[in-house]
Amino acid sequence: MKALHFGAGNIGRGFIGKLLADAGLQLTFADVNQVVLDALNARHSYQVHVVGEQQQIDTVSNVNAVSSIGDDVVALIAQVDLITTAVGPVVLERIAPTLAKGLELRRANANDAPLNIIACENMVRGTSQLKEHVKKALSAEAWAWVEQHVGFVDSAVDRIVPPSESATNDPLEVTVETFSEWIVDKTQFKGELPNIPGMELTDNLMAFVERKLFTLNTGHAITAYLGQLAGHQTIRDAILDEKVRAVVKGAMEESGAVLIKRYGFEADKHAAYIKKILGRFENPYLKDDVERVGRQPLRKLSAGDRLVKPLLGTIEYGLPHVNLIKGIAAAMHYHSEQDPQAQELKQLLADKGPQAALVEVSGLDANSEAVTEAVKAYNAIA
Ligand SMILES: NC(=O)C1=CN([C@@H]2O[C@H](COP(=O)(O)OP(=O)(O)OC[C@H]3O[C@@H](n4cnc5c(N)ncnc54)[C@H](O)[C@@H]3O)[C@@H](O)[C@H]2O)C=CC1
Ligand SMILES: O=P(O)(O)OC[C@H]1O[C@](O)(CO)[C@@H](O)[C@@H]1O
Repeated sequence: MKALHFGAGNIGRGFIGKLLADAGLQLTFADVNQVVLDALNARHSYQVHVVGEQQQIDTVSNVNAVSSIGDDVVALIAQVDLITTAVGPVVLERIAPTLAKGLELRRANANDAPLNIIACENMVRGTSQLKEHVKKALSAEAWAWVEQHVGFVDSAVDRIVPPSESATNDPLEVTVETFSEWIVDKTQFKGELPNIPGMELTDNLMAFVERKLFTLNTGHAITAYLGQLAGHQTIRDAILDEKVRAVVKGAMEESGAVLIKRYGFEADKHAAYIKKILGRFENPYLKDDVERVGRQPLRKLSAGDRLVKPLLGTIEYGLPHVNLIKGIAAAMHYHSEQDPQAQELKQLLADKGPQAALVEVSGLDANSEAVTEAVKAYNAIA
């Protein structure tokens, strides 16, 4: 079985690509980073440091790489059985025209073998969003063929993989936590369901997507934003700060109450899930900067993401949300010289003030209590 993975970054090399290669798939990475492409094609292997309660160094072998721009990647799309991505939410739209070209070629070559495409991004149904971008790039005829032969499979992906700090400056080395979870929607596949150890199949994906988004991502983001305000550099230092931890745990409990109500999760099992995540944030072997985890605050403050989406759930069910509000207020204070979204947020706040800025970014109702509460919390921090 042949696979093509877009994005040979942290999650690409440290999680999804590793699982595919370990399962014996003939794997090619597609990327725009020439240093990474050259290193992969020179060595065809790289090391993954797995750090946590147990530590090991795994070698991923027999991998190739191709530029994601040009004819070679198009030719591969026409041949492979599985395409995965871990490029970041905003890049999905950019790779869609290439995918469309490859699918056109596949059709022209009369390759009717099933192909499945899985976006592995921190997004709610990211593959479905990619599907819409691909559809826009194709004629109606081509799209009808694609709908028959290509499965667009949504997934939830969970493994903390910060940028590696290789002592040898190896551009391929990657450090990952022990925990990993990749859950895919089995109802969306074309052809036989794949058997890839580490890939779990479900027919109830949204429960898993929201469980991960509302817990790991919500908690992580609030740890980052409150951590930065308290002067901490890393997620570990931030979560070991009792004041930060209390709000983070409280926010995960608030979003957890939404999940319990919406999906019927068992309260004690969900409490154990929260506890495990707090332990993952404390991992002493990962140096994960609050700036990385808080990156792109406009995306993280948007209506469908980890802060506002669970807040909307608490409003829907009439549940408490004081800690989620504190997290949103802290996110509005996020700063980073490197991050264009942080600069944009700062400008928006300066131009429009916190109430209008929050409404614009989050889509929340300007007259809602939640906005009033968040602005009050924002001003209290200021
Ligand atoms: N790092 C983590 O712990 C986790 C990340 N994620 C998600 O995985 C996705 C990737 O994140 P990371 O691996 O951390 O980012 P990363 O920045 O390490 O990797 C992204 C890779 O995509 C490549 N890329 C950019 N434009 C491209 C294009 N047009 N074609 C092909 N490749 C392109 C970059 O060169 C880079 O190698 C994001 O959606 C993130 O939210 C999800 C779970 C965990
Ligand atoms: O990758 P994003 O969406 O910017 O957010 C950072 C998040 O991604 C992860 O790295 C993986 O889920 C988390 O550690 C963190 O919550």
